[in-house]
Amino acid sequence: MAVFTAVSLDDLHQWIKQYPLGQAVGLEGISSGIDNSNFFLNTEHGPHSGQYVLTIFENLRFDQLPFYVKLMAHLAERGIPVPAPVPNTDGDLVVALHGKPAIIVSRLQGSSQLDPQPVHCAEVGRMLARMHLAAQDFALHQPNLRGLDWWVETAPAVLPYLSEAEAALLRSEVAYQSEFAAGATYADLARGPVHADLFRNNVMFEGERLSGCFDFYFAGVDTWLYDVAVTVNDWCVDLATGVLDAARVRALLDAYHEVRPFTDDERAAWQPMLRAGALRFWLSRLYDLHLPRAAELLTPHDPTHFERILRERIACPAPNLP
Ligand SMILES: Nc1ncnc2c1ncn2[C@@H]1O[C@H](COP(=O)(O)OP(=O)(O)OP(=O)(O)O)[C@@H](O)[C@H]1O
Ligand SMILES: N[C@@H](CCO)C(=O)O
Repeated sequence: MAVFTAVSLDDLHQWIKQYPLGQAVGLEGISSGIDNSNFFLNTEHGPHSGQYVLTIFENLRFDQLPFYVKLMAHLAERGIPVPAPVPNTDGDLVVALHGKPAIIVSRLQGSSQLDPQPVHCAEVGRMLARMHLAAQDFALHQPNLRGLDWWVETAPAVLPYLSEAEAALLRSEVAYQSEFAAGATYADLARGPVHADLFRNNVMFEGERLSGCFDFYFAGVDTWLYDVAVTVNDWCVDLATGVLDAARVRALLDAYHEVRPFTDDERAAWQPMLRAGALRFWLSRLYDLHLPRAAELLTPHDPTHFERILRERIACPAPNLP
């Protein structure tokens, strides 16, 4: 059960008066999710037909939230289907509830598509390109906190837990990515705010139509191509082997390219970037498994899935960018 802070309708009676939503009339804990406490919240009125999600942040502090929450607001205002944060009557998007930071956002309709077909991948590619363009003029800046600096700093902490073969792969891949990131091709890549965690479980579909995406809490400024690589590594793989499915890759990349054409520098950087996207999640999963934070709440994800993907990307070139 992923509700770590208990909340009742009674608790909300006074608290919700700071919002232009009327009284809370329904509150139901959401069982998935491992970082935060989430609730479906129904209110008497409000711009989203009274249908909201209340999130209480279990690990992020107030000062860590503006980049993520304002980015969601920025994207929602530009028509990207992301949860729109609701301001209270003082204009604040993040407020305290039971002493922790909390937000109310619009509820997205639909459900996850965990067995995506090319048609779903095309929707994801199109939306990702629209999101990159819409975020270009976002005023706040925060680097990708799970980027190269974090890999270099974190790899030594997990090395003692690895087999010889795993440790050799991790060391050589961090070295490879450091060299790649120091090169001229990398420096010329387009960049801006990126989602950086656009996995299947963070996107909603109604039938074949993408109805929204959420979980912006790993967002940061990085190359757009990195975001594409992270997305392809999840949406277009065979989960058992990590092998890419060419039809899904084509669908996602072609749809992205139609909205925001890839550049020659991006074509040159594509294969290393897919490896970067695999390394990031292998390392974060290793870190969560072997060095769990005191406040870590549920079972970590399996690191070997991304080790397999990384080995596969090194051994076998992916379909090229259009
Ligand atoms: N705006 C929203 N509209 C509809 N459903 C939502 C919304 N936000 C979150 N959810 C639901 O809540 C669940 C948990 O949300 P989320 O993934 O953001 O939680 P989390 O604790 O940050 O999880 P994790 O870190 O595992 O991704 C989602 O799987 C989704 O079903
Ligand atoms: N998408 C991440 C979890 C953090 O949201 C993973 O699969 O490791």
